[in-house]
Amino acid sequence: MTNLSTSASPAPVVDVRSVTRRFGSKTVLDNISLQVERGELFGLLGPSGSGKTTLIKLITGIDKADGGSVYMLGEQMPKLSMLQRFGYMAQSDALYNELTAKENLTFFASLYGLKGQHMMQRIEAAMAIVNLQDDLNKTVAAYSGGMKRRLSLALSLLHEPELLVLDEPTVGIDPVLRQSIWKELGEMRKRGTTIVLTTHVMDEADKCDRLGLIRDGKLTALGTPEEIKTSSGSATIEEAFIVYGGGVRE
Ligand SMILES: Nc1ncnc2c1ncn2[C@@H]1O[C@H](COP(=O)(O)OP(=O)(O)OP(=O)(O)O)[C@@H](O)[C@H]1O
Repeated sequence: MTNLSTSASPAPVVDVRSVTRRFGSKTVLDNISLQVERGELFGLLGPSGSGKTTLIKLITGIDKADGGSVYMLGEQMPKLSMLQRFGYMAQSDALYNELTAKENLTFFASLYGLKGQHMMQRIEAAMAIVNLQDDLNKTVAAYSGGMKRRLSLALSLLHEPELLVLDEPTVGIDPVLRQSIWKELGEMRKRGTTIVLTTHVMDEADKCDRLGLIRDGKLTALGTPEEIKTSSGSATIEEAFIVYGGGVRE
């Protein structure tokens, strides 16, 4: 099966087609379809337990759907060779605590095929974005929770991927740094990077080009923040979130 709906248009960066995921008798994702186009900043919004992380895991190929299919950059997922083409920041940090930040970065850089001078430049650039350039030689065990989040973000940016997939990237990050990270995400988007992220922060949702609202594994709304506010008759994304079946986070 090819991934092109029309022969002239390039494949979407992310193409989720009628995806269903079950755990035991529970349907966690129910027939979800959405596309993310090149250069878009796409936000997934939904109450705790609604299925956002599960969808992210299917997009990145960490998990496999029970029904439907997922394509990334025209390739059907999961596919190991796609690892070099996207950056992923998980909700829980996957870091080697006993190693220094630099050792962690070097390890991941080598997995991405970065070498020598270019590798060092990328490590320095990624650490500057998250303002950790002075903490390169500290062991990760000596990092605070927020510093670990920032290091995880730096790891996902190392190889300048075409697609960045970020699961709650700014949790535990202070407002000043949060703002500078969002500025950098904006710059990356201008350079053509596609970004898919999950968030519980409504002003972050407002900064996305488009949003997908998930409730109990179903996609309840899809559109720009303005479209979603208009269609729900809401003045803010927070109100729209509640109209579309959101709720307070447990
Ligand atoms: N491996 C698994 N086995 C069984 N159930 C799972 C598994 N992974 C997720 N679930 C269940 O799937 C549902 C959706 O979880 P998911 O982590 O995708 O939600 P979420 O929207 O990302 O939540 P949060 O905002 O709290 O991160 C939850 O009910 C969760 O308990």
